[in-house]
Amino acid sequence: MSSITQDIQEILITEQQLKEKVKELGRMITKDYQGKDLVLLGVLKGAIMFMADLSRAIDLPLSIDFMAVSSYGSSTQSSGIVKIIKDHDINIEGKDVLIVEDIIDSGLTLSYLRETLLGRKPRSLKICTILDKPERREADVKVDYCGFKIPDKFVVGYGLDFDEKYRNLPFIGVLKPELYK
Ligand SMILES: O=P(O)(O)OC[C@H]1O[C@H](OP(=O)(O)OP(=O)(O)O)[C@H](O)[C@@H]1O
Ligand code: HPA
Ligand SMILES: [Mg+2]
Repeated sequence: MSSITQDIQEILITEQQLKEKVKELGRMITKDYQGKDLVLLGVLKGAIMFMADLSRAIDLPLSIDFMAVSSYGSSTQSSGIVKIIKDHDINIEGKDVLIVEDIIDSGLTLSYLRETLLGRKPRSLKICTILDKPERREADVKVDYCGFKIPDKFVVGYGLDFDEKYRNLPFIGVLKPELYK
């Protein structure tokens, strides 16, 4: 029998660590957004797992929406060109928008998104990511809520893919290099 776990060289963050961190972030957001009009805006597709867990860890009335952008395609390097594939449906003017991301790597995706969304006049705009790879930053982005800072390794799992695969791993792992080199 084959298993996708066989393709993983190293587990960086376990399922249990993810669960605990998401609870902690949920508690912080619940406290910070009392009385606000919160819209969680997930960035497809990577943020799906985090969005599903984080939204349930927030004890507030909130709305959920998604955008789809792409800058990586089937590569492990960002192309630097961010394309909106699907826009959000909810009118965010006057709303307290929290962008939900799986990872900030070069920062190019988020700096582009931030500028675009600010033009739509939300009351506030903040960023929540489960992973941050600060060593690789090319564009400056202020991260308001961060789960884990990770080293400069290409990671998969918990929504993150390599060539559209491995999103369904319940942990964050590093692929065996022979699979993408
Ligand atoms: O900080 P950056 O270097 O811009 O990288 C981060 C972005 O890249 C990935 O998305 P991708 O384009 O692979 O789409 P996906 O979420 O559908 O996998 C990831 O989900 C982030 O959105
Ligand atoms: O390390 C990563 N893994 C998967 N997708 C990504 N997009 C940016 N960085 C990464
Ligand atoms: Mg991707």
